[in-house]
Amino acid sequence: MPTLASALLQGLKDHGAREIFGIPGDFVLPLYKVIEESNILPHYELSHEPGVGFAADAAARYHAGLGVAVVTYGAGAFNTVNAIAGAYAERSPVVLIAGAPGARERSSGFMLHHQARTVDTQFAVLKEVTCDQAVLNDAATAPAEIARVLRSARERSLPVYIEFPRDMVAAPCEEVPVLPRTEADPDALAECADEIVARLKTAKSAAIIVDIEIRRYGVEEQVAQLARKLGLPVVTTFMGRGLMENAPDVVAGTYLSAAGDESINRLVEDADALLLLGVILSDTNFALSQRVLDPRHTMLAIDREVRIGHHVYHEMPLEALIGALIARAGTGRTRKALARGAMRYPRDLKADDTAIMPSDIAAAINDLFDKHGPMPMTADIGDCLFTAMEIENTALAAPGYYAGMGFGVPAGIGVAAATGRRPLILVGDGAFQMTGWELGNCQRYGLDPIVVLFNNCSWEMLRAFQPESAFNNLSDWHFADIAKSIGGHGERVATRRQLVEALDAAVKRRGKFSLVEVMLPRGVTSDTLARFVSGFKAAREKKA
Ligand SMILES: Cc1ncc(Cc2csc(CCOP(=O)(O)OP(=O)(O)O)c2C)c(N)n1
Ligand SMILES: [Mg+2]
Repeated sequence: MPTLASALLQGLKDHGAREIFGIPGDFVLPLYKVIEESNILPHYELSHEPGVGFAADAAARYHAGLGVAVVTYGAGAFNTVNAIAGAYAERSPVVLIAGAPGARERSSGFMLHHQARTVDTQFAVLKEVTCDQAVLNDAATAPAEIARVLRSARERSLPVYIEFPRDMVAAPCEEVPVLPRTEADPDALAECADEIVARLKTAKSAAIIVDIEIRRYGVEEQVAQLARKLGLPVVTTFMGRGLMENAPDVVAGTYLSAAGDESINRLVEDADALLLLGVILSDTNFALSQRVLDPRHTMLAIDREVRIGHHVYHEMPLEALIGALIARAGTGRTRKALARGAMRYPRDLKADDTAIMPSDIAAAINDLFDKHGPMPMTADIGDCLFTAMEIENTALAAPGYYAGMGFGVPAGIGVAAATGRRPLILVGDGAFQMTGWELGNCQRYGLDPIVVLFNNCSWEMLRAFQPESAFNNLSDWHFADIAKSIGGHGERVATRRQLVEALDAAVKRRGKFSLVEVMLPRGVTSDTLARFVSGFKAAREKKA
């Protein structure tokens, strides 16, 4: 009979987990021993728990499966709260497993180390940023509890929390079952799909907008198939940038409203039927829109619900809905596929001795991908994320909605570990100061990401909104000089020629991370961020 620890690890693997990220502590040492000795899942240790959470989140996004983070009680678990909150906001199915005191310790009468207000404060805090939870304090019920929580993570595509008291690790217990999926009611599904297809077919101008859930449920190819059958263009949201990278024939571009391409804005804002698949109706996705989305023309499928006009279909899994739509799409008049939007991506950067502007970085990366092939990307918050909008539609994991800094580098490590591919990481100097040092862990795992660090010695995104504040001025940390001492290669570049050469050399350099520190002038932003800021200010004046 397995132990509770080995049953949990096998259960994670059976539910789609492929690796574990973590930092041990005395409340998880027994569990961590089983993780290491059982080899059921590979494990990667990082240096600070926010990075553990970001890496597990990015792995979940790229797997379209479960990410797993294992941390110690209290100090470790509370350190993950922001990363798990970001995973919740952006619907990433991370399984957070935290150690906890055993039964005897709980009743010892002592305040325990790492304990906050009460022994259960950890559970109370993490309950707020997860969709389901279990405390494994009874070996008889634990397998069913774990199965329920892991199914919730998969079906809701949201983080879950498992608390593992350290005296339960070796408890004999049954294997963790994989519960049957919660299916849609077939009549409701048929009625919903009929209604959507009828609306799309009778509309004068229709489009499909996609966001992160189509990646989380692994249905990007099906969405492309649906768009082709219906002859409709697909537009991604800001948050959904990089989705359907393999379907350039149907993806017209990214809807950035006032900050974006006018031909894309017309597709969305002039439509009398919009099918939103997996779209988060957030300020970062729609706040700058010239028009509020009209519910009479909008059909929104997210979080297992479909909202059409003012009525809602419940328990409607996205993959089942898209299958039902595809089955109906080909029967009626199909619209000629709309030519792709006029999205122009900067290319052919002149490798001369002029200073580098943020949008030059996008051109240099587009040229690099044309020459060496695309790389999976992660980006942090800051102008690097807006610059990423100017890079040809490539797989991208970034906190585009939650907008928390520190994600970029640990997420890149998570992608490298999860996919075995080499990521390109975009990060600003402010965000690098937070979690960029996790690069020091690449050497122990032989990972060799390429990091493009936007060094404007500034919190430039804040300055763009509040230019009068001197607190946005950061000092120059000379990051490239530090790269070697933490196991990588660093190069500082200040001209476009140096940038092109450094990127080329980085692609050829394997076995260690390459940090390309790009010096940028303060007060200058990418074209996209400049448009976003002016659009934001215009929208704010309009509302004032
Ligand atoms: C965890 C957290 N704390 C503060 C903030 C608030 C913020 C949003 S953008 C920004 C400046 C980013 O500076 P960086 O140098 O990385 O990039 P750039 O603007 O291109 O110069 C801050 C401080 C957020 N979003 N998350
Ligand atoms: Mg900066």
